[in-house]
Amino acid sequence: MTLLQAKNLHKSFGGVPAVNNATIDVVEGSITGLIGPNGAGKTTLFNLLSNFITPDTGEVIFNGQAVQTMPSHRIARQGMVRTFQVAKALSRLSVLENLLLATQHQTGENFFNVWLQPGRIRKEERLAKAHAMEILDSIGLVEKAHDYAGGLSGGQRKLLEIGRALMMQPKLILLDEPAAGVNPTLINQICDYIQTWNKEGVTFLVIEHNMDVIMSLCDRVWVLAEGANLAVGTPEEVQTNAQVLEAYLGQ
Ligand SMILES: Nc1ncnc2c1ncn2[C@@H]1O[C@H](COP(=O)(O)OP(=O)(O)OP(=O)(O)O)[C@@H](O)[C@H]1O
Repeated sequence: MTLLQAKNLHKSFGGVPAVNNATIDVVEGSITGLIGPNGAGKTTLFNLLSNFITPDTGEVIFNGQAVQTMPSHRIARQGMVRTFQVAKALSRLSVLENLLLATQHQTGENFFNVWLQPGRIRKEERLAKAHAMEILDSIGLVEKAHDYAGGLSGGQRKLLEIGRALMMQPKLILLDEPAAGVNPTLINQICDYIQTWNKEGVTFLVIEHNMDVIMSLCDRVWVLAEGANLAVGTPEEVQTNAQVLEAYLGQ
């Protein structure tokens, strides 16, 4: 089944197209790759898929619903979550607090409920904390739960980003460069974790420049160049595609 489908997406900045009539789909249960040379439009496409920016034309359907009709927080609740770099402000919070911040629809978010339903709030907080500790355990960060997020290595920060996405119990994670700035040993570990979560039912769409990561993880890969579709296929197919090679060499 197709979990995410984008058709004929177009987005220009100052008259210059960043995404040019692009089409992409992600099959439920897959690990799908999105690659392309620098400036190909991958990040802009992620922003369009998650409705962070509005396309000039085209549409995005996630799990049978048009995302353009939903604000970003509702898209996350529906199960499409994207990772974000650990921002400076969050570096001064603990690793556990970073995860807890990602939880949603907490009764305690409503001012009056703090007085009206204190028992329920405490229970929700306990459950969220237990869930966060489970996730930290699954990404090898449980010993760091009470350390500042700012003290984590590049690779551990990447894992924390994924951990925050997992807190929302997503169907689909849009993962932005999981291997960027990460040492090779931890890259392999991150790939193993992604495969484990995928087996547990999470679908992934991954932007990545590291072709070894794409080759080892992905079932299918979409290639963008200058905002437009260039190729789609298995990692082996796209790696030997003449047009793809030319687009990369021509950079
Ligand atoms: N907000 C913006 N305003 C103006 N131009 C933009 C904006 N966002 C992206 N662009 C332009 O759109 C094009 C595509 O950029 P985008 O960041 O989506 O590419 P990318 O494939 O993610 O690149 P990289 O691999 O280098 O991260 C680039 O030419 C970029 O300069």
